[in-house]
Amino acid sequence: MFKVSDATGGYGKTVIIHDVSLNVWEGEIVALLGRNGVGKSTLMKYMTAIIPAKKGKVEIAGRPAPNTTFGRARVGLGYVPQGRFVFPRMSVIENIAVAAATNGKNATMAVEEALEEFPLLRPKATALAGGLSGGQQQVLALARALAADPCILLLDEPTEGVQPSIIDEIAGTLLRINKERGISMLVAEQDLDFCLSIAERAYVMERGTIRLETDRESLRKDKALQQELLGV
Ligand SMILES: Nc1ncnc2c1ncn2[C@@H]1O[C@H](COP(=O)(O)OP(=O)(O)OP(=O)(O)O)[C@@H](O)[C@H]1O
Repeated sequence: MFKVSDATGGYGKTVIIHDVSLNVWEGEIVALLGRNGVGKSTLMKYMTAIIPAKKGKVEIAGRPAPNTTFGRARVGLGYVPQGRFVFPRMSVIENIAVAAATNGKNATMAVEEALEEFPLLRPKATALAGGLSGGQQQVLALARALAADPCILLLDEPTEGVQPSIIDEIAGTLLRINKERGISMLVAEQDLDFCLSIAERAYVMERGTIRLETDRESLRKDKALQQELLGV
């Protein structure tokens, strides 16, 4: 299980997230919902140790998480950041190879597995990542995270800047990876339909805290909640 307890942190002296606790069971896909600016990305940066913790703790696969971002990646925490952050001047292959090598995996094998798993990357294998479309970059960012063989994957707004036809493809891909590889996922999103199509459970954030935990069916039915907390 992936577990966060009393997460409190932010930027410099400004505290953005307060006492956030949540968990993702093995093999589960969980959504992290909330309007713009409620702190979803900040919480993910806390989980990955990109920002320091003022309070709270993170457990990965039932053990206390290492203190550094690199250490957490090494014990199976994968992260696809908002905006994707692929290396734009490197080719698709190089992006995947670097991620694999950094995590002590065989780069050649990781590249071949990724091209097998994501056929849309194959014709672009030697193209510079910066020249790919938003959707292609999102798939590359996902392939790169998977090259490190994570047990839990944090995805920050995977639908942002991606055209609708590719959004469905990304949803299908995440479900397939979850099923075939058993990788748990926490997906921060504003796109409710996307989340309802992949996640069975959701946490909804408001002003830096978890306002409620709910399941897919309750969320789908509760139009008042959708309007109040998500503005949809
Ligand atoms: N690097 C930063 N330095 C200072 N404040 C920041 C920084 N990044 C974000 N914030 C602030 O933290 C708050 C939460 O932002 P965050 O990006 O975590 O929200 P979010 O829910 O992920 O929203 P979005 O959907 O827009 O990404 C906002 O008020 C934002 O202005």
